Parts: sequence; C-alpha cells; structure tokens
Amino acid sequence: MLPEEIIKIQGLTKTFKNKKSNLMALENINLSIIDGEFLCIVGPSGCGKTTLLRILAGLEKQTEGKIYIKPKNPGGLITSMVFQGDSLFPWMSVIENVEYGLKIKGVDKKQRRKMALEFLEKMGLRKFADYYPHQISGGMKQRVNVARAFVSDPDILLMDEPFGALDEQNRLILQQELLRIWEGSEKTTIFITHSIDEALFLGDRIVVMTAHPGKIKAMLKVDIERPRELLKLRTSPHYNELYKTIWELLEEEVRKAEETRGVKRNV
Ligand SMILES: Nc1ncnc2c1ncn2[C@@H]1O[C@H](COP(=O)(O)OP(=O)(O)OP(=O)(O)O)[C@@H](O)[C@H]1O
Repeated sequence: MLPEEIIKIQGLTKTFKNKKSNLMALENINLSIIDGEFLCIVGPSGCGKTTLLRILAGLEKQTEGKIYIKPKNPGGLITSMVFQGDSLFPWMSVIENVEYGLKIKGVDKKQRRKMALEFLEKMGLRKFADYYPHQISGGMKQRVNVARAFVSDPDILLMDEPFGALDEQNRLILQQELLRIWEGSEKTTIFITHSIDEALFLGDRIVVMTAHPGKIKAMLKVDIERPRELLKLRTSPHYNELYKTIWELLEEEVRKAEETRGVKRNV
C-alpha cells in the first residue's frame, strides 16, 4: 500500500449463492482510497453499491479478492456506517442514541455525554437531546445519525444514501452541514448516492459503476476548491462539464439496469 492510502481493494468479486442460482453482484473491483478523502459512488440501482459498503464494514464477506485497510489508531473503531433508513433506537433519547457507540467502547458516562453534546451542538440539535426519535423530523433523525457516526471517531465513515429519503431542501441543508463537520475532521468518507449533484458537491472523487454486475466504469476527480458553496458551484463551468460527463456515463448503465429488470421503455 502507498503511504497515503487507507483502503486498497484488489480484484474484489461478490457472488450471492442461492439454492437455485448464483448472482454476481460485484465483479473485479480495484480501488484505492486516500486517507482523508471524500469518495462518492454513483451507479444504477442494483449495481452493488450497498454490497461494497457492507463488505468494507465487515458485514458481508467478498467471494474473491483482497481488501487492505490501514488502521489509524490501534484499538480504535475502523468503520462506522450511516444508513438511509431510520436506524435510531426508538426507545432511546437523541443523546442516548448518539452516546451508544461510546458506551459500547466503555467510555465513562460523563465523558460520553460531553462528547455527544458537542456533536449534537455541531448538528444544531442540542435543544433536542432529550427528545425521542418519534418526536423529531426525518431530517433531524439523519442529523442524529451523522452525529452518532462522527462521535465514535472511526477511521472511515461509510454512508449509504444517508439523505436519500429527505426532501430537497432538507437534503441541501444536511449536505452543507455534513461538509462543515467533515471539513473539520478530514475523515475518510465513502458516500453512496443516486444524485450527481450531491456527488459533485461533496466528493473529491466520484466512482461511476456499471449496471449489474457492478464494475468500476470511471473515476473522476472533482477539481473544485473547498470550502464549497452550493450556489457558486452550480454556476461553475467545471461543475457543468463534470455533470454532463457523469450523466453520459451513467445514462447507458441506468438503461441497461432497466432492461435487465424488464422495464419496457418507449424511446
Ligand atoms: N443478501 C443478498 N442475497 C442475495 N442477493 C443479494 C443480497 N444482497 C444484495 N443482493 C443482490 O445484489 C445486487 C446488488 O445489490 P445492492 O443492494 O448492493 O445494490 P445497490 O447498487 O446498492 O442498489 P440500490 O441503488 O437500489 O440501493 C442486487 O441484484 C441484489 O438483489
């Protein structure tokens, strides 16, 4: 591994074996991720994005290939995952949800409360610390999830369409808040999204995947300086060029994915 790399994936393949048939979800993935990088992954539905993240999180085992991860702090948490859906514990208050990972790690009560409050403050949720998940909005729940992931200080954040279920306005706000908190931490982040805009706003590089079985079709560098501003970004020629390139790469794959699913189109 090169000194700046934190993850190196070589020849990774994943086949789900069922009683009747086998399904190859990922084929020959080769990817290096630099420490502190924000990497976005876009690709058509069913191309294996979640599977790749689950393998990196250790929730799934690859069929072939190697993954090298260079831990930063001996004994520390290597990965933490933020899911799209509602993954908060409904019986715990907001602050207890944020503290949970620290409790598992054995951090004492006073210290973990202090750390959780700090991240709730960063996410604008301090006032809601004692609320329960059913008492807060979808956007606020995702803020709690982001706070929960950051507070455990993992080496690598894995984010699986965390804002996918939010309305556009909340999504834009959450993206900005995520960038603000990420820019202070420079935590290696792998972020799955279906939105080209979101990938361009957040990412240092963007991986475009092919339709099933998922392979890496292209890797693009987002040469847009940070800190990023949404309005400035959208009027920049580089942004528009990249958007067009990514859409051209993706469109073919989305059509292939639809054909595979037997969707009839009138084009
Ligand atoms: N546990 C499993 N057993 C069998 N097949 C699975 C399993 N998990 C995923 N798959 C299949 O693997 C393929 C990739 O799924 P995955 O969820 O990784 O795709 P994705 O790109 O994240 O999709 P989406 O964008 O719709 O969330 C799909 O065909 C899916 O049906």
